[in-house]
Amino acid sequence: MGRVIIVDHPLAQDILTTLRDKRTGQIEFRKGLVRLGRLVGYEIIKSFETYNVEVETPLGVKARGIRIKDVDKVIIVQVLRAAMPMVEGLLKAFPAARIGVVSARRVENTHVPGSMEFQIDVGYYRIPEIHGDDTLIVVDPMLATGSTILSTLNIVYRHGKPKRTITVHVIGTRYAIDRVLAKYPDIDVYLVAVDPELNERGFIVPGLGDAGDRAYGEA
Ligand SMILES: O=P(O)(O)OC[C@H]1O[C@H](OP(=O)(O)OP(=O)(O)O)[C@H](O)[C@@H]1O
Ligand SMILES: O=c1cc[nH]c(=O)[nH]1
Ligand SMILES: [Mg+2]
Repeated sequence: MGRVIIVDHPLAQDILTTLRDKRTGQIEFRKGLVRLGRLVGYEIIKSFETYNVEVETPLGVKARGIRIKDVDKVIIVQVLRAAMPMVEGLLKAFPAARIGVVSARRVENTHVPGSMEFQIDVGYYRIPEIHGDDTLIVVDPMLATGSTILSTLNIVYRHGKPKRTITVHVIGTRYAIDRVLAKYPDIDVYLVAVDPELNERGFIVPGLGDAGDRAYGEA
């Protein structure tokens, strides 16, 4: 059964506050996403199995330690644009991850005001082959209606079924989380916050605005 994990580390919540603040400019905003990616990555690692090892220190003495199991069998898929800085941070926790990209865009001009769904325009994608012992991490900072992540997962799973799937978001809505888990009940959803509402235009409220525009400039 999938789980919903809120990363409530005070540092993550402090960074989120900076991201929400409308006065935060592009450079600081992107830096915040990188830092959150790193923190969420460390949180994800807590759920990996470990095994015991012994090493010899320079003093010629044995010391007991641990290693993280299958940390090198990780595929990270980033949804362009807004996921890029978070993935840079996640790579601190998973430096050996294979990386995939999906270029997905909500088609705003066909959106019916108040509708809880968007048409998603998926352009370029490139996904590594997924094996049965891989952990798949799909990153999209904003989980608003869930339309983008569902379109992304639909494409990603054509490249194989992983042992486990994790999605990573800064902010999600309960509506989108339920929508994702209704379709894929085994997914683990990591978020820094769950916000109460979506507005008429499908923006998360209070949210942080348009994550892609704030990180890279209006497009
Ligand atoms: O859950 P949903 O309702 O599908 O919304 C979430 C998506 O919306 C934004 O993408 P956008 O289309 O603005 O692209 P961008 O990242 O390039 O700005 C955001 O980066 C997510 O990918
Ligand atoms: O609030 C939202 C919703 C979708 N995409 C964003 O970047 N922000
Ligand atoms: Mg955007």
